[in-house]
Amino acid sequence: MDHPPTNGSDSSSSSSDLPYQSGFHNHFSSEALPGALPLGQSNPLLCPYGLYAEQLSGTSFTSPRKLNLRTWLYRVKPSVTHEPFQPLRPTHGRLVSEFNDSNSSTTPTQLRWKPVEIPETPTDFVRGLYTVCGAGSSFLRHGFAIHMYTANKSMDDRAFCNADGDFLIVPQLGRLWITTECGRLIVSPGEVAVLPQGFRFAVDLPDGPSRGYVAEVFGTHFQLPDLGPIGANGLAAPRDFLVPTAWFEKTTRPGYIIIQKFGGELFTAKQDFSPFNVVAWHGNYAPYKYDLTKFCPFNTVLFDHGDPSVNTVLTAPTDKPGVALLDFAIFPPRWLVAEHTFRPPYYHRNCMSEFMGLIYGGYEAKADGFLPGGASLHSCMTPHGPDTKTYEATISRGNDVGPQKISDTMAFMFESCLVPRICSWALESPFIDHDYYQCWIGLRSHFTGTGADAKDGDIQNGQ
Ligand SMILES: O=C(O)Cc1cc(O)ccc1O
Ligand SMILES: [Fe+2]
Repeated sequence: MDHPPTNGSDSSSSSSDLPYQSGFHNHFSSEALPGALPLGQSNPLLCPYGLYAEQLSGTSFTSPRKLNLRTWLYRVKPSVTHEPFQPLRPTHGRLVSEFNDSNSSTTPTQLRWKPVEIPETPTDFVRGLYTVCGAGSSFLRHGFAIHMYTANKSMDDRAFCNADGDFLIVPQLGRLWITTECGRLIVSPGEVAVLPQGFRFAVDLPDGPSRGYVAEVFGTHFQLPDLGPIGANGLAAPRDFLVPTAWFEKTTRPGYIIIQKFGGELFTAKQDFSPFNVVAWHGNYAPYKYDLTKFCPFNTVLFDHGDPSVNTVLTAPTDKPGVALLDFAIFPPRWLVAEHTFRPPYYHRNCMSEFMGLIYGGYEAKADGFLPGGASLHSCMTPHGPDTKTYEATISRGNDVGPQKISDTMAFMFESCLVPRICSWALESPFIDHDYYQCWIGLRSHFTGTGADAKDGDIQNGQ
């Protein structure tokens, strides 16, 4: 898309007319038929309307209360009613959930990809999903994977279930109509959706061609970041997270397929009904979406460039305070006002690894080559920063620039403390930009000193 989505003023109706509930990890409850939610208990002998009660646990039973996530689903038939799981045929082969030297390799090189083209052959969300990089293991419940997808077809009579981790989906092209066991979400480019581990969901494409990014985290869940000295308000507000309301469909569906991602492999199981047969539910474990234009950015108002952590929308923590398994940070439209300051992102090397994508517009550190739908990876301690054109343009403007607004842009970063390995198909992709390094090669020395080195190198060469 070439323009940002409108920032709907009413969080319950932005970009669609579906009804949502609002809040982050609230204890929600919703019923599609009056009286379908059992009262006073979760697991009655007989549920209203003859429904089955089924609990979906997102954390161990004994996780501390403030982290404990679970939901009770009241459904026409329980999820267990299916034929045995079989490996998916033909195999998928491009999803990884345990990164090792048989499926991925490592490089400190700066990597960048052009936007991948939408396939011409019929490809749904699951077939079009492929892992770019990641680290750790879904089996050991510690790690992450970054995937991208291109798709052109809805998932007919098939639902996906990820046993490995949570998906944070960032659509870049085309809306996603996501049907989940808790109800439906319409997710436009500029919005993101989280499909927590274990939820069954199906992705339909109302606009056809579709492309986007997915961050998957193993062994933890996304949270809102602490706000520290920012105070009680700012960044992503809990009330702007939208959770579906209960919705169920005609339940008899012979030949329905559940595709289960389990240890990075896909398995299928047949059943004779739709998994979207939940008439009521209550709990704090649910899929949700968030409109990135609602993010309230904070920034420096006098001098210097703040660290990008101030733009964190969601964080998947490790056990170490302040060290993220995966942070999701954005670079939204905002005013730059810092005085006598190099305003674009600084040159740096980071002990964390940074994967970036662009949803629309341009990115402040790259004048060329980083395109909507493209991606870049700067791994642990790999130097990076603005390209030569951005540096020269910024310096040539001098110190007297007034406030500048960065508009019509939405870039994002997945940042992890784990060092990613890169899948072979991503390294061998025709969309990889072999000339990426060239964007910095032209950075000249502006050194004006007359120290020991002044005679050789740059100055002697007249640079
Ligand atoms: O590398 C990047 O472009 C992301 C980034 C942005 C920023 O404003 C400061 C640090 C940083 O890593
Ligand atoms: Fe960076």
